[in-house]
Amino acid sequence: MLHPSRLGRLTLLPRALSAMSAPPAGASGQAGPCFAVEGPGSDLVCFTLSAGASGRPEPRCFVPAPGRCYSLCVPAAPSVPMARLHRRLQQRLRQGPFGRCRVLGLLCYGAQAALEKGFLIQDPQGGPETERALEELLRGLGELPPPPLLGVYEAGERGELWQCLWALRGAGGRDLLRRARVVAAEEPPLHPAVPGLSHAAVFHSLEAARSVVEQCTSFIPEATAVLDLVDKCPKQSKKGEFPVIVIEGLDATGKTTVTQSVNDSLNALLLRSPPACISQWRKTFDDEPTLIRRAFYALGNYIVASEIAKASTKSPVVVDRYWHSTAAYAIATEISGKVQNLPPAHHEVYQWPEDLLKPDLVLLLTVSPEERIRRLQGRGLEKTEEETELEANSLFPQKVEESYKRMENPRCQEVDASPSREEVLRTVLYLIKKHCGSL
Ligand SMILES: Nc1ncnc2c1ncn2[C@@H]1O[C@H](COP(=O)(O)OP(=O)(O)O)[C@@H](O)[C@H]1O
Ligand SMILES: Nc1ccn([C@H]2C[C@H](O)[C@@H](COP(=O)(O)OP(=O)(O)O)O2)c(=O)n1
Repeated sequence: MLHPSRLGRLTLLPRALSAMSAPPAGASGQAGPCFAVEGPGSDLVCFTLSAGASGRPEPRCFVPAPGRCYSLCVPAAPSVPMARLHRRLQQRLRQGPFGRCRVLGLLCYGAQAALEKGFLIQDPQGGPETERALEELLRGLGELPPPPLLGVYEAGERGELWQCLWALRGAGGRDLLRRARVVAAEEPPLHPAVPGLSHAAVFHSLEAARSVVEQCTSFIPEATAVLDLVDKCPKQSKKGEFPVIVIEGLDATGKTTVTQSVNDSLNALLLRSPPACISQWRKTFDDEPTLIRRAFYALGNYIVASEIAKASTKSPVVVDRYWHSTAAYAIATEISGKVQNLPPAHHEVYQWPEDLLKPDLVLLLTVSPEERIRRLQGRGLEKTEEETELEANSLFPQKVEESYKRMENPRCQEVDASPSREEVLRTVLYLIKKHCGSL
């Protein structure tokens, strides 16, 4: 049951909503598409469509009064053109006539339908400008298979809410594809983005990540260089006889400090992912959509694997971030809202890729959010105090850390990194000796 106070956080029109049950039946009686609005808060507001005029209340909360509301969705399939289209729409919706609108993430999901990702655009003033600008935006995208449709939400005579779905004609004009009543739906037991994670953000093989980066060579020149480096690496790198220890954790938990001192103590070789040979292209890929960005980091791990293989024949190896970072950040970015929305423990996204060299031990450094704020501020990078606090207290780091903790085979062994540098080092060395034997 959706609680009115939860809806209130998202809304520009707080409204007492009661008795919201889930009636997800479409015109044919089959489960129709469902939608989840990803507000800035931690809850999803879900709705579905009904052809009938049943008396169930609809989640009007997302339509600002006296304004209007629109939606756009594109397939979330692991396709580079679709990922770029989503990014392009996102950028355009921050500009010009959309400045006065509130743009929220929207997921369209359903038993039969493939996941779509898009936007709910709340225009607090209404008026024809926003709708015109959206039509212009869609027409300006050129030939696209399939062109995004425009959802327009409007109130009916009895105050009920309808969604009209329009297909725009290239030359002008538009065709109404569907007019359906908006009715409330329960939040699904599994966050709608979970089933697509393994295809869109968490890569479980070199080939899967490689094929994404390969599709980018025509518009990201650096992609070719990354692929060349990957292709030079031996396939299925094998670990040498020396131990391989990975240090993971959120930003400012002390990874650099620990890896350097462990390195000195063990006379080990220090590596990091992404490796130095591709880190100059990191910014380029960080500016790309998730699909491309995560594929870049995934390939970085395979390059590091070949470095680990070589180095571990000669000395112990310490690695600053590796696959667990790539997966945990990807999961936490893709799954909006609260920590409970993460894929459940033992889900396939938490499993190590079969073709990637496995470390002997993975240590996860954790500190309290307060201590992390102190360390972030002490380091004094470009963020303001307020930004730092916001970042450290948001749900995002909690989701990253929880994802790390759910990783399996190898799992992450947690280390409380709040004590002094010396004490943390002692604990880490103890765990390494315990796990990897005498070094
Ligand atoms: N155990 C510790 N106690 C206090 N400060 C620490 C400790 N470990 C690291 N720091 C400081 O916290 C900041 C972040 O550490 P760093 O090693 O750069 O983290 P990361 O590599 O995980 O981002 C640095 O200024 C570092 O000197
Ligand atoms: N092996 C890796 C390393 C980093 N990443 C991604 C995950 C996050 O989006 C960022 C974190 O990088 P950040 O700059 O905070 O890393 P450092 O703390 O500087 O090591 O990079 C990754 O996906 N895979």
